[in-house]
Parts: sequence; structure tokens; C-alpha cells
Amino acid sequence: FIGLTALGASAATEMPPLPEVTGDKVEAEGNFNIKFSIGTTKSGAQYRGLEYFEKIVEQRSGGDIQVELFPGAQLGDDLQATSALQAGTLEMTMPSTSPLVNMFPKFAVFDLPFLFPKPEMADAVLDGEIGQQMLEDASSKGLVAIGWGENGYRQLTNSQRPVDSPDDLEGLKIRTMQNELHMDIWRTLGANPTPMSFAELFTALEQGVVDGQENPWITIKSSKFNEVQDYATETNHVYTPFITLVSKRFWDRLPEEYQQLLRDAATKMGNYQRDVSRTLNDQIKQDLKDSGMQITELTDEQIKVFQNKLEPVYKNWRDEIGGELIDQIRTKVQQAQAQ
Ligand SMILES: O=C(O)[C@H](O)[C@@H](O)[C@H](O)CO
Repeated sequence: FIGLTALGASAATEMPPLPEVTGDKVEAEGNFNIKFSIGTTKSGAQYRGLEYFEKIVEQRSGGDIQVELFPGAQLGDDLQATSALQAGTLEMTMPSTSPLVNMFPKFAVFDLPFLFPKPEMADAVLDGEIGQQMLEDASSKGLVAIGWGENGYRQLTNSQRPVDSPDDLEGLKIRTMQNELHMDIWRTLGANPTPMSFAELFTALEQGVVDGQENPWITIKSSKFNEVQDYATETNHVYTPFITLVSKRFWDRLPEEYQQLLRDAATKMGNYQRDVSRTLNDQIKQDLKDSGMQITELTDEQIKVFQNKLEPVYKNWRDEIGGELIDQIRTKVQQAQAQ
């Protein structure tokens, strides 16, 4: 086990060891270097997934493919890194789907509030027909989409006051991803949404440019937001997936055997990321409490108040996203709930 004091704050949460690499060695022509950029830091679950991807690809290609990891938006935030893939100056990235909605409007379905009551329901959709179709649709515009990962359930934090009802949001400046639907969510709840790149978020919180933000517990801790935010509310208001993207220009240079290897490794990375973020979720929340963050856990009744207040968001975005896709996903969720 590797201690994670790097995760900041007090208790070190143990990061599970990287799994063994399974599958045969892949023989193919050529040597290749992959620069793989992400926005979250070295001590999050996303990066841990990338380490596993690196291990699989380097071992199974016998070292003919080398992978270099660039966390913390060193090579740009989600949008900048995606553009670099399209330009062919970067090989891989794994953004949240939310900032890419202008490029792929259907991704906005994942921004609908309280869509997935449980993470397994998101898995059923992402790993099923709907998710596969979305990967195919996103394999365009100079990109190849080869898998899903887990960013996770988003939680609200702020520097001003405890929040246990939408009324407490009055006048709070909340940073959102660069995504109109997320802005609609916080506006509808009564806050002032400010869209901003993740790369600028810590400084904006520290300087009080914004009062709050929302991200999964593991990102709140790995980005040290708890050092500039005293209050958090466990809203679980949106489940955000990550999507694994490759530059089409690079992809087309790869022999088919190596394309298949990257697809396999991306699937394994995504599943491992899910395991890590779900295994650590509660412990990380406890670490944040131990670090002095005041966390409000909402009752079912209190969550209902947020859900009811956000129902109009579904109406506002039905046509833009497509009623059929929303109904398809809601049906899948209800089926999963009935099981
Ligand atoms: O708040 C956000 O922007 C997202 O949740 C981040 O994880 C982002 O993708 C990291 O690049």
C-alpha cells in the first residue's frame, strides 16, 4: 500500500495497489510515445487509473509504446488538452464530459441533476448500448473516444456558511464547469454561477473570486480545496463521467494491434478508477472532516427539496438533449432500481 499524505490534510488514505497486468504481449511494428494529460492532480483516483493504463500499455507492448503522464493541467485544462489532440500536438487526455457539450451536445444528458441514484446505474448506461453509441459519436472531429472513467458524484463546498437548503445558497458565487446546464442548475437553486476552468479554481477560491464550487470528495481533497473551503454539503447532485480520448492523427499511425491494446487498457483503467474512487469515497470524506471541514449530510427530505426545485431543469433541456435519450436512460435507471 502507498500512504497518501500527499493527498494533504490529516489522515493518509491508502491508495489500493495497481492490479497485475493480464493479457498476452502484443507484437506490432513501430515505437510510439504517448503524452497523456489530465486536469486533476497526481494524488486523485483519476491519476491512479492512468498509472494502471501506463503499466498495461508499456508491459503488453514490450516497451514499444512509452506513456508519459501529465497531471494537474500541466499541458492545459480539459478544453485546451482536447484541442491539442485535434491539432495532433498531444496524444491522449481524459476530460469530464461537461466542458465538451458544445462539441458533443448529447453529453449534456450526464449533467442532468440526480439522474443516477447509484453509480452502478451509470455503469449500466455507459457500458451498455447508449454509452457505446456515444463513444462512436465522439469518435469524430479529430478525436477517437475509447472508454469511460469515473469523475463521480459532485458535492458542494463553500467558504461562507453551512448549506442544507436551496435558501442558504442565496447570493453565493458558485464556480461551475464551462457548461450552460450546470449554470442553469445553480441559477435555479438561487446561487450565482460562474463558469471557470478547473485549472484556475484553487486560486479563485483562495482569493474569494468565487465562494464555492462542486466536485467529488476525492477531487476536493486531492486539489486541497478543503484548505480554502470550510463548509461542504453532500448533495450528490450530478454524476460526472470522464471520457478517454486519443488524437485521431496519432491513432491513424498506430497498427491495429496497438489500437486494440489501447482500447483494452482504457476499459481496464476506467473500471479500476471506478473501484478506487468508490473504495476510497467514505474514507476521504472522513479525512476531510478530520481536516476540520464542516460537512452537512442531507436527510432524504432535504434532498427532495433540491430535487423538486431542479425539476424545471429537465424541461428546460429536454429538446436540446433529446427527449428520447433522456427517457431511454431514465427507463434503464428505473429497471435497475426495480431489480
Ligand atoms: O470541476 C471540474 O472541472 C471537473 O470535475 C474536473 O474533474 C476536471 O474535469 C479536471 O480536469
